[in-house]
Amino acid sequence: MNLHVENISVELEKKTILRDVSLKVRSGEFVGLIGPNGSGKSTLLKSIYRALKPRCGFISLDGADVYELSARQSAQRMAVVRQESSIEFDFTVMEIVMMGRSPHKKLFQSDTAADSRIGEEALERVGMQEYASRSFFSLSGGEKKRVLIARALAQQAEFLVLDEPTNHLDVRYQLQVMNLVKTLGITVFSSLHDLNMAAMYCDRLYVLSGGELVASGTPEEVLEPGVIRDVFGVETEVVTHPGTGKKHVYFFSEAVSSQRQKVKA
Ligand SMILES: Nc1ncnc2c1ncn2[C@@H]1O[C@H](COP(=O)(O)OP(=O)(O)OP(=O)(O)O)[C@@H](O)[C@H]1O
Repeated sequence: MNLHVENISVELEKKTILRDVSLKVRSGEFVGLIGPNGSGKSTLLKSIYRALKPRCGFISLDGADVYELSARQSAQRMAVVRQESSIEFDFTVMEIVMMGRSPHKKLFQSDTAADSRIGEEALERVGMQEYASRSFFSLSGGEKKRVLIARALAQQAEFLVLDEPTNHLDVRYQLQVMNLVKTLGITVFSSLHDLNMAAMYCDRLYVLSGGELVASGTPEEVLEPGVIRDVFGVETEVVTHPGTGKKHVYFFSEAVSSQRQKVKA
């Protein structure tokens, strides 16, 4: 599934939130979206998953305008894990996961044995099978996140949109979720705060700053101290890990940063 975003701009309450944003995610790629708080990452993702219509521009999945698709057609193509869960009523974990099957069924059609198997497998893939009958509201933030990822997996869409998927997760589950997403073999577009996770797992990155795309490329091309300084306003040292060949970003406390700058001067 190929995503094309062409020249979209978004205005909210008379303020420009996204300005002339264009990007591509090619079939099978895992592409990350990074940028500071308030730079417009969630707004861009919302425009893609049709929660917020841009003022102008065009967004397509395999050539089809996402705003021309029915809700069902859209859900068959695209699964979304939002930053905040939108679950308002208490369901069991398995009920939540099985909601992912609804785009594949007719109205009021009950779950088949195959649907249940897909739901169980999705729960297993995020390590939550023991929680199937637990109330969703009783879960911790990280457990909820894993269940919502399982629901997206049960949806079996070919394009996955993730808004900070590792938010709330401890380091083991951050790695588990990123490994899982990487091995799905589907097209993924994900906002990420952790630059080292982005370096480890993403094929390409887009960088948003103040509502505009300011850099793009492989993590090796994008994760440079100059780019990170300009966009995030922090000093870093970026090294290539000798074993993996991946970039690793080291951050410094303000005191160490100013000491380093004095030494350079
Ligand atoms: N409904 C709204 N009305 C007005 N401004 C909004 C609205 N929704 C978001 N914004 C503003 O748009 C800007 C971009 O917000 P957005 O949530 O897209 O940023 P983000 O990059 O995802 O941030 P974070 O990393 O903090 O999640 C922010 O300044 C935010 O205050």
